[in-house]
Amino acid sequence: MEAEKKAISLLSKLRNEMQTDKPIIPLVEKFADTDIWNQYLEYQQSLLNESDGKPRWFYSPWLFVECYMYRRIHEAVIQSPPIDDFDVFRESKEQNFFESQESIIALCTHLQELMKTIEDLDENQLKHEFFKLLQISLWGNKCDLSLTGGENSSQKTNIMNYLEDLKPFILVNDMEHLWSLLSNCKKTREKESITRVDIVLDNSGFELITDLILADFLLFSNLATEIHFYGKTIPWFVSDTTIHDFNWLIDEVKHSNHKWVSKCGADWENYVKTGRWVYHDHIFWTLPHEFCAMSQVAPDLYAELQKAHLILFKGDLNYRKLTGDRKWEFTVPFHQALTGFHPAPLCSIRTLKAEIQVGLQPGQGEQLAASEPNWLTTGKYGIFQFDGPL
Ligand SMILES: O=P(O)(O)OC[C@H]1O[C@](O)(CO)[C@@H](O)[C@@H]1O
Ligand SMILES: [Mn+2]
Repeated sequence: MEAEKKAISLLSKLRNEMQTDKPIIPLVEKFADTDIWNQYLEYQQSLLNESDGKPRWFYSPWLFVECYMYRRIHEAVIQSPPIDDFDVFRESKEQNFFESQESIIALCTHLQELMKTIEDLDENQLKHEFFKLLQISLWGNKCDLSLTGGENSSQKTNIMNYLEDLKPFILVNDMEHLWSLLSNCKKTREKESITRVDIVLDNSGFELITDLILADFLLFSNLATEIHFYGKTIPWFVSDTTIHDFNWLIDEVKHSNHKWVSKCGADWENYVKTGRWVYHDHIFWTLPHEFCAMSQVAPDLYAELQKAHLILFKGDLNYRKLTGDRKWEFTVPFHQALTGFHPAPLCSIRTLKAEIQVGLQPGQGEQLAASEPNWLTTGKYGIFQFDGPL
């Protein structure tokens, strides 16, 4: 109880600082990323003129302040042993998973049926199935909890029935590039060599299920031979996946009462055990830096990503970090907005929840804005945006 009281008092202090637009203060406890955070705060300070004073909640860049808020929430917890490994968002992540059961059953059943017939599919049918699972993973990104402030955003209906209806809402659709890349790898691959797809995960719960379904398909269709996942080391943006969520979800799926769901869980556990699925942790993903800084700030992570044949970046926050969360014109090419971040061919799979979008056709953004003022932030629209040699 003493620890809870301490955490709550630290959280109240944080809330007060936010509400009254206090200066952003350095982190105090010594943790693996503390120095990098405090250096970044100094860097933000250096961007201001003398007369501007200190970086503050209402005036500093949103990407920085939002990341900082989640890091401070975590600080309140780690300063309060013995509850210092408590995940304040755990309950809502688990609830999102349990409330999506019907959809999960439909997806796992679909996957298992597909697995049985995969040998009989021709190229075109295989491509069609790949596109379906990509779209499921895209719309799975609608289900994050930060957009709803932690309120229910589970997937209750069977998403597979809506893919055609949702197609007009895909504003940039580079799925064909993904297919060419992976089907080429498959065709030209030597016997013992590998095709590695890396997935930078976003939300746990239903979205993670859609990502694992896609990852499973990539393996049994031979479009890839190895999948590497990247999650967060601390609770982040409410619903983001940590190693605990990843293992918890696979275990839950494995222990489901439903035959095909539990089969998926058993397969997934096996992939992890045999190293065909690899999970990576890195503090970089919970720093405020944009990805073009990765090669400087986290060269080891950059080098790891360079080993991939394709990297899929899930979700809105990853898109903001890919593009530096800048006020780019809508028509600026994605390649340019990445400002030098090209570890390997990559694709953002994201529903739009923040006011940034690049790589649109001339007039496309303006047209959307005229008919729907909130088009950038509701999660209604989505993209598959690819960057890499064609
Ligand atoms: O889980 P996702 O897709 O990264 O979405 C998180 C997004 O939600 C917000 O926290 C609120 O809209 C954005 O700041 C952030 O980009
Ligand atoms: Mn998220």
